[in-house]
Amino acid sequence: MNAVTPSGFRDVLAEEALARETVVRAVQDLFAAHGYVPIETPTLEVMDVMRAGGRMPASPFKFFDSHDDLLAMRPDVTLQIARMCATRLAAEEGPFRFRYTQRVFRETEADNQVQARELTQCGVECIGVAGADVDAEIVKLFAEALSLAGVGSFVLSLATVGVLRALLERSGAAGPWREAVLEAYHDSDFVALDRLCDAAAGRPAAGELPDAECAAPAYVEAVRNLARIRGGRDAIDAVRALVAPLGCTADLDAFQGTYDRLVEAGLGDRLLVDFSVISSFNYYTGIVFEAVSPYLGAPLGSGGRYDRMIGTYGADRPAAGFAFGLEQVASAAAAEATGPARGERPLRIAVPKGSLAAEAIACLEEAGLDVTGLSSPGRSLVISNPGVDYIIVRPSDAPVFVALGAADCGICGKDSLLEVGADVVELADLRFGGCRFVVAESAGTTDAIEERYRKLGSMRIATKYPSITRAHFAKTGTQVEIVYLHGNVELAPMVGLAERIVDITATGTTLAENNLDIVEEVLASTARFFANGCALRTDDRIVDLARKLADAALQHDYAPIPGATNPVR
Ligand SMILES: Nc1ncnc2c1ncn2[C@@H]1O[C@H](COP(=O)(O)OP(=O)(O)OP(=O)(O)O)[C@@H](O)[C@H]1O
Ligand SMILES: O=P(O)(O)OC[C@H]1O[C@H](OP(=O)(O)OP(=O)(O)O)[C@H](O)[C@@H]1O
Repeated sequence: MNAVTPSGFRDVLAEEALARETVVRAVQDLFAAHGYVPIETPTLEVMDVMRAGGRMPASPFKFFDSHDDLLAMRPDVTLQIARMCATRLAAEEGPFRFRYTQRVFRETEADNQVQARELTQCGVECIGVAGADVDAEIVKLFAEALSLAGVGSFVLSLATVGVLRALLERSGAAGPWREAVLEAYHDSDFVALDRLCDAAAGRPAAGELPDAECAAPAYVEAVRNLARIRGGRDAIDAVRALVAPLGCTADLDAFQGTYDRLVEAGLGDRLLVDFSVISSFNYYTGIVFEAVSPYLGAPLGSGGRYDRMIGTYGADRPAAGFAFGLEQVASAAAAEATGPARGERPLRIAVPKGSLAAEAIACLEEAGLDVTGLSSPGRSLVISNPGVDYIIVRPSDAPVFVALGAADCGICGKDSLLEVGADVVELADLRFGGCRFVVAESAGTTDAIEERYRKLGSMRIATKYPSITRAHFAKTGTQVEIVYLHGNVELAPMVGLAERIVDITATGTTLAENNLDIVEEVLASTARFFANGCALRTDDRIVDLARKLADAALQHDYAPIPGATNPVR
């Protein structure tokens, strides 16, 4: 027997456990001194009850018990506290101030299962009070707790969801367009956001996009620009200038009140107003914030106001809170002791080798970076030039390097981003590397394949891109079995390994030379510049580079993707 722990679960030995105990004690004492009382919630919840509270923060472990109830191991404590307040505490007036240190459990579907699946969260929830005073109390407590936990340098990115919500509500735009905008904000996908806004403004935009119908142009431009506003107090002024003429400042006034209180409390240097931090709309209703460290590629913790969540379980009560991960905080504290912070070391850029390399390097050079040695690196995998380290990767690995913080930002095709599904911020469409994904089959075999599908109810598809393929056929409602190959996918229908393939085509030569016909288009793709979210919020060079790369890309007249009719996603 191999006596291992499940992937993502581990023992904590005495030295580390003692350090964690010290942090937890100090932080819980701090919370207690501010009037927060301890609570505990069950490890398991009924799945439907968890779901009712809104978008869950991660996919939970779930199983059926002997009563045939579908249960979830808690992926988050806030939803449980909302449920508890609406039920057990329904008759009590409040307000309540709760604190906790609890384990949460998160299943991961990614291939790269390096993330812990059991995490320890320290947090507070303040229920029954609203307003700038209590929002400031919570953010201050978050900052004090992080300092007590040994994190010397952290940035609190903050925004409020009310401004975007008001813009969308007053814009007159159709529901599907508004939903798509919220999704783009949620995914931190600036490229998708630009496309949606271009389409709504009547400008040509690639892809099949939801119709914004009668959206007022000024609101559309405000929705586009809001995501890019960041800074200190000046950023709040910039948001005000953007949304005041549109009558959408109500929530901003409260946010500004909170911000000013935090500055008075001496936190000004820690704050970054950043409206791209907005996420989880059916969860948060006012201020949202995230703590990041310039030493770590994953957020330390986050929080916000969620005034409508308790109402999904019973009577509404205003509420706000935060939680941070003990493990992330320990990693950040340890990293601070050993290395330079992100802004003080060279910017790490993941650069794709292979067919995207030449144009990626040209773009970086046009953006003003020193690319000496990058075109002919020999067997070197890292090229270091003044202020920048280029990490040479396979294109499909670039999102992994960036998502896990091994690179700050990178370049690869949209196809690789979709296939890996990594949590990165998509900043610019670089417009080169145009190609499309198609379903193809050997010429003249359509009838036989369809007949076989009618008999068997499923079809074999060979591909290098199983996630994109699965998502496509789930959408079209075709049942498929996927044969995963590493290359020369076109061989599969020729030798009877699969009936059809999903593969990239650019010039169409490979399909033609192997007597394959296109059945349908899946999506079109171009190269993207993207970043690690924490890097983006702690290193101004990335925003600057994104802008320069986007400008450089617009100077080129890249040929349209041959034959593409469908979404560049
Ligand atoms: N005709 C094409 N064939 C393959 N990729 C193309 C083509 N045109 C553009 N691309 C883009 O280039 C990327 C792949 O580059 P390349 O062929 O160098 O790597 P690969 O060896 O297929 O990928 P990996 O090594 O990551 O598996 C694709 O992800 C896509 O975005
Ligand atoms: O339409 P075309 O211009 O002919 O390009 C399409 C070919 O390019 C890609 O292969 P790649 O060279 O990346 O090799 P692979 O088959 O090993 O993936 C793709 O998988 C096709 O085979």
